Amino acid sequence: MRPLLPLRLRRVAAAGLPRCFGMARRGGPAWRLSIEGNIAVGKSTLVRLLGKTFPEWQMVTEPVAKWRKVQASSSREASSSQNFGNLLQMVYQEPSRWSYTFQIYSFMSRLKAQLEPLSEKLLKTQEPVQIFERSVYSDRYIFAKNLFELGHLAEIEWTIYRDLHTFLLQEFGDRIALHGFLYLQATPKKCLERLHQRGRPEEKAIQLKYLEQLHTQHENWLVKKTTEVHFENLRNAPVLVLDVNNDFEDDPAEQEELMRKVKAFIKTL
Ligand SMILES: Nc1ncnc2c1ncn2[C@@H]1O[C@H](COP(=O)(O)OP(=O)(O)OP(=O)(O)O)[C@@H](O)[C@H]1O
Ligand SMILES: Nc1nc(=O)c2ncn([C@H]3C[C@H](O)[C@@H](CO)O3)c2[nH]1
Repeated sequence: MRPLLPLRLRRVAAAGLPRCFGMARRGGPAWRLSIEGNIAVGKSTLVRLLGKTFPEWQMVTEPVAKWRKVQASSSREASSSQNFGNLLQMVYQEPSRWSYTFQIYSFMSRLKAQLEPLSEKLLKTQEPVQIFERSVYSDRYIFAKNLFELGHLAEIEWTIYRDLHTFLLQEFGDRIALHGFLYLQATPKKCLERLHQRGRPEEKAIQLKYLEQLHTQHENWLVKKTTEVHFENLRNAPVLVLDVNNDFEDDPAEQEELMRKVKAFIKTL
């Protein structure tokens, strides 16, 4: 589906609408950005820093806890609080068996995240910004694509996944649109170091090779732009590349510089 207006114009149009007007809330007068990057590159760490620096912004984190403890979502079924298992562990242990299930579930949870309404706090701010940790786009153009190329998704599963993905993104249209991406870039080696340092049990067996493959997928999509994407607004979406090889966690000057770059990027949108 073609967007009615380019994102920039739509934002301007929406910003002029009164706050109570439904469309203004939905399509968003807020700037909507997704943080992308390899496993353990530091996305959650950056989200925390952004949250501290800009407390009025809304952060939507990746729902990894839900993937580690899959439960029914309808209230009646959920009340029995039955735990169906740790899907993250299952996909790492037996990727050919569980990749399709994982991608359907992660895609659905990212879709829900991108549909989240603006928080009360955000509604009161002058320059509202929503930050998402990964997106429906990385679900497809990083992870699902990579799993297909590795042979963990069968041709028929990859076809059904893409069909569903394209259909739902077209159906939701502007409601899930993003204005740009913050791409956290570090060497796969650095990511592996951080992954080991974090010590998530499900990720123990991850090899450097897997992080190298995911690194290449990120570079092809967000830097070289050689990945074929299927959504017009995604093709021209602005990308801010942030080199996070340096350990910024305990370095206030480095943190300040990162925050300055993000702020300046938003001003260019
Ligand atoms: N710039 C940094 N310098 C030093 N350590 C860092 C940096 N960024 C993150 N870390 C550390 O690396 C580990 C992974 O970081 P984090 O959990 O933020 O990664 P992530 O990108 O959110 O991971 P995932 O892809 O699994 O969601 C954590 O232990 C964190 O403290
Ligand atoms: N297979 C697969 N598909 C995804 O879309 C996806 N998104 C995140 N992850 C893995 C990376 C971290 O281990 C952990 C937290 O990011 O979850 C994924 N794995």
